[in-house]
Amino acid sequence: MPIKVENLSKIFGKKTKEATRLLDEGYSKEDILEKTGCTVGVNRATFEVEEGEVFVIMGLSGSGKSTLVRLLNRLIEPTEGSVEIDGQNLATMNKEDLREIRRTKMSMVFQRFALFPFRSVRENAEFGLEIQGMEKEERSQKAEEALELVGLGGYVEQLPSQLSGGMQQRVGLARALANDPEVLLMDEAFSALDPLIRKDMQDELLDLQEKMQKTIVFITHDLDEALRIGDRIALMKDGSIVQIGSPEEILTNPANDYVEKFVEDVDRSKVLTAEHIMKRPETVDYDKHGPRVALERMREQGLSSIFVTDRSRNLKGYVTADEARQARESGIEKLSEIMKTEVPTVDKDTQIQDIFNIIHDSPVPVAVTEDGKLRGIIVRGAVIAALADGNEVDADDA
Ligand SMILES: Nc1ncnc2c1ncn2[C@@H]1O[C@H](COP(=O)(O)OP(=O)(O)OP(=O)(O)O)[C@@H](O)[C@H]1O
Repeated sequence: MPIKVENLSKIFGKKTKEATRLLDEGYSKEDILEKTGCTVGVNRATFEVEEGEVFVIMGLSGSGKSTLVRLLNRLIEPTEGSVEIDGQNLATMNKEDLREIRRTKMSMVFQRFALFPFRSVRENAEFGLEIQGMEKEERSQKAEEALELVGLGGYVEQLPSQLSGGMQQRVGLARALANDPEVLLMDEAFSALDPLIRKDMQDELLDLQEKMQKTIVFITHDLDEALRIGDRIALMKDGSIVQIGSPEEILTNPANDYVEKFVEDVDRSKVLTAEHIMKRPETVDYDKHGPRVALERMREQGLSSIFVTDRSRNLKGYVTADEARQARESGIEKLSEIMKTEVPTVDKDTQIQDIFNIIHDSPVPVAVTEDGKLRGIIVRGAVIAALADGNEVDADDA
């Protein structure tokens, strides 16, 4: 279910008209508070979240994330603007329809889940279905399915106090999933967890999402978390969205100084992947070409080695210029006789740090393959440049 947000604003306080006017005139959030007593919660947010997307809203404390996410399910009334869920405008919906949509189409997961201490894990996961008035048997079954999904299948009879913090948070997630909502709103859902468990939960959410393909809006103040799980990220400052983009766009192409400062300390080696620094490979054909063609191509391109593929671009190996030259001199005509088949290979999602470790003692560039087919090559200079400053480098210049 896609979400479409247009010009959405929330100004807290009484003199919202005056505050809006000052906002339009370019006054800052602080000035507006001083002059009108109003707080700018969200300022004219416009974006769309696609079905199946993980859309992260990120920003420092007070930047407006929670207000924005509560505007999405109208727990907060907007001062201006519109939210459309699956083409339906939330603002014009009556209370009953709104309640219905919150119950069945959108679920919210919070940082600290209010689990009922004297109810079992299953009963806790059933809660949303219970208030919908679903029969006991049906809701138990749905709750158990959701608990199974989050890896708590064996704990349904336990009490929350018998679970770790991470497991309790999974119960919260299961409660949201039991509703089988199309939209999941997750407000700092993993922020209370310690770092290792948090990372597990992030991985798990991504795994789940691969199967579920929900529309997820995920709020976090943690940049690493945003970069890890977001398909796209909206970065907020003082109520305004300052940039929306994929993690790579935010890192490599910050919209302004604020974003640049924000992402300054990110460990890019963990975010940028093979896909970002690979270039188009020069190859020779295993079945068609011999050492002569290989040597010519290497000379033309100034290469000291070249990859060999078959007609379907399956990677077979590589030959070096020295060996191709020797082969020519000794009359060898087949690449198979001189080709080396041990090729350093990564896939497109391999992190740069890992590529660095491989390329470090490799005599040839690293091959990037997908299902055995050669998609690109990575040269050492590109890895070093990316590690050095994170800017997307043209591998040719590196
Ligand atoms: N009910 C309210 N009344 C008045 N001001 C509010 C209200 N709720 C939020 N605000 C103000 O709106 C701004 C945005 O707050 P919000 O809670 O959305 O930020 P946030 O990014 O979620 O912060 P945090 O990460 O600390 O939760 C803040 O300046 C906050 O003080």
